[in-house]
Amino acid sequence: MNRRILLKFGGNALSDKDDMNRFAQDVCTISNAGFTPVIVHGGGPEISAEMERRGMKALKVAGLRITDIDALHVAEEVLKSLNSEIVQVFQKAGCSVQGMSAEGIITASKKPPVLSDGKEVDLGYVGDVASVNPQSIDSVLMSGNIPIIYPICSDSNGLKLNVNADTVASGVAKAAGASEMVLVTDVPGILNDGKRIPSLTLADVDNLIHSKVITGGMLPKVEACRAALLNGANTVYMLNGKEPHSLARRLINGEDCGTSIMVE
Ligand SMILES: Nc1ncnc2c1ncn2[C@@H]1O[C@H](COP(=O)(O)OP(=O)(O)O)[C@@H](O)[C@H]1O
Ligand SMILES: CC(=O)N[C@@H](CCC(=O)OP(=O)(O)O)C(=O)O
Repeated sequence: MNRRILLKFGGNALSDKDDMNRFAQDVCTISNAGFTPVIVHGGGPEISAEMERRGMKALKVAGLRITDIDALHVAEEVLKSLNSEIVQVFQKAGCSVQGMSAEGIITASKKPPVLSDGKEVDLGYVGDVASVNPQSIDSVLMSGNIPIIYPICSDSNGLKLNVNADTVASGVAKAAGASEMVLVTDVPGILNDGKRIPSLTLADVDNLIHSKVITGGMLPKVEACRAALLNGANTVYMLNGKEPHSLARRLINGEDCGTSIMVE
């Protein structure tokens, strides 16, 4: 077995050091079991905290940050520094890893304005995935390292753009040819009335968006799941990074935790 798997974790999921260490151990475990992980991380809460520390307003619309040029600089600085810290955690856990940005893997394009309460909002320096290039991921994997990627991208003119880490995860999953994608977050899965939904189809996801059960930060997540599934992944999972060893329990033991999403 040599299954490429895209693992993405958000800033909230692993803010606790013990959660982060356990996740790194799980990544080693699944690598030894024959998975080939590719990792994308976020850092939304850390970016917001740093913006507020500098007296800037941290605003999100439909789970996406309104990013002016100053916010873009803060996002890049914070994500780069988090990336170095995360690389060290994985090295201590015994994984061979290489930190990098998503530039060179994803070419982004400026995201068109989004609708919020019936009004069009321009998000500024925010991008969507326009195209992907597998070469740099392949070469990191061939050298025996696990890529650990932060979600700053650039467009075809080299202009940097802030892309939501879930969106980057789906683009990197496509570039890597991943057969599965796991989004690790801080809730037990997709919830309805506080109850975990064990599995969903894309049609179910549409209904939950329509009925406003899925909102905020969960919106870019489910859209990333849709993109990954339509670009070749068989299954995507949403797991809680705060449940110890949820990754290994789900992937190795086949335990029923989190939410799995399939095309139908
Ligand atoms: N139906 C839902 N089920 C679970 N979480 C939801 C749902 N709708 C909105 N959310 C929100 O989405 C959040 C996860 O998104 P986000 O905070 O951006 O996570 P991350 O930092 O891991 O990317 C949850 O903490 C929750 O507040
Ligand atoms: C455009 C946009 O929303 N970019 C995100 C990038 C980081 C991210 O997505 O982090 P999480 O996975 O922790 O949410 C941001 O600025 O917060």
